[in-house]
Amino acid sequence: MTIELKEVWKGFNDTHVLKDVNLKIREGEFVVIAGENGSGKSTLLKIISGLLIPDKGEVRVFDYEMVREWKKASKILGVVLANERSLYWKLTGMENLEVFAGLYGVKNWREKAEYLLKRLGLEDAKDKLVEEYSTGMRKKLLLAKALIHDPKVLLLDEVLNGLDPRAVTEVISFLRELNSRGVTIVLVSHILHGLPENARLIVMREGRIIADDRLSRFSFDTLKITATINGKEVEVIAREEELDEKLRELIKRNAQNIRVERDDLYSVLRRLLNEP
Ligand SMILES: Nc1ncnc2c1ncn2[C@@H]1O[C@H](COP(=O)(O)OP(=O)(O)OP(=O)(O)O)[C@@H](O)[C@H]1O
Repeated sequence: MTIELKEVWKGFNDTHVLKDVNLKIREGEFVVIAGENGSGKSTLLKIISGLLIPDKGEVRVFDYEMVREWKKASKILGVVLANERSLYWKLTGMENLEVFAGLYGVKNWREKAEYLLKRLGLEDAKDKLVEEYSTGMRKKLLLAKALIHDPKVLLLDEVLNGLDPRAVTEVISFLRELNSRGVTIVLVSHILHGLPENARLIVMREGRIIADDRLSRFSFDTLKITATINGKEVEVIAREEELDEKLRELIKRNAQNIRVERDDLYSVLRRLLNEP
């Protein structure tokens, strides 16, 4: 097993943030972790990467026990944390990669750095200082930094945030390519479009895993129609083929402000959990 968590608990100031989390991830999986703000996604990722120590339970990565054998495990892990600020702003993109390659003792670092910078569309910016980079460029450089030592497992927290739609597509396509070459990917993300259909989606809520299945098994093909009728907000859920009929009904009831949007994971789950 590539990653294994057994009965993991973690709390801050008497509040449980992870509650009895059990998780097994096999080599080569593409795993996406989603869930509402504060549900424990980043804490889970930090525990897997060995940056936080669980209060109870066990974490293993490639059979290394993460508390005792973190140093060995860190060589096979590539990590990007949410809001990570590990880049050197007074160095160029290329110089940053040289520093991190040095930490891992990467031999042919320049060749690797050139490839990663090119693959991530940073080729023209490689000799610019990082302080001159945009947020999206820094995100991409963090990803290049996480990949400089050819890790077997990539742990990524919100790397797609702050990227424009084209960059999101480019980064997802690179992640898919890495995954097809055998890299195990664990990605915390609110963006689910464009991820591989056979990716595994783990949904967290209040420190627990509440759903764990193929992304394609979660149905996002429903539409949400909102409208105002006699001053009251109404919400109607419809399948694509029912849309015309539902709209006709609403118009007959003198609905105003009619809006149609695609249902997202969070509203699907909220309905399943019978929340208002
Ligand atoms: N170092 C810390 N000290 C105290 N509380 C913390 C700490 N880190 C996280 N928390 C709390 O733990 C809970 C879970 O946080 P976490 O960052 O894991 O959630 P998340 O699902 O990643 O949220 P988001 O989607 O907002 O990034 C939150 O209530 C947060 O305030």
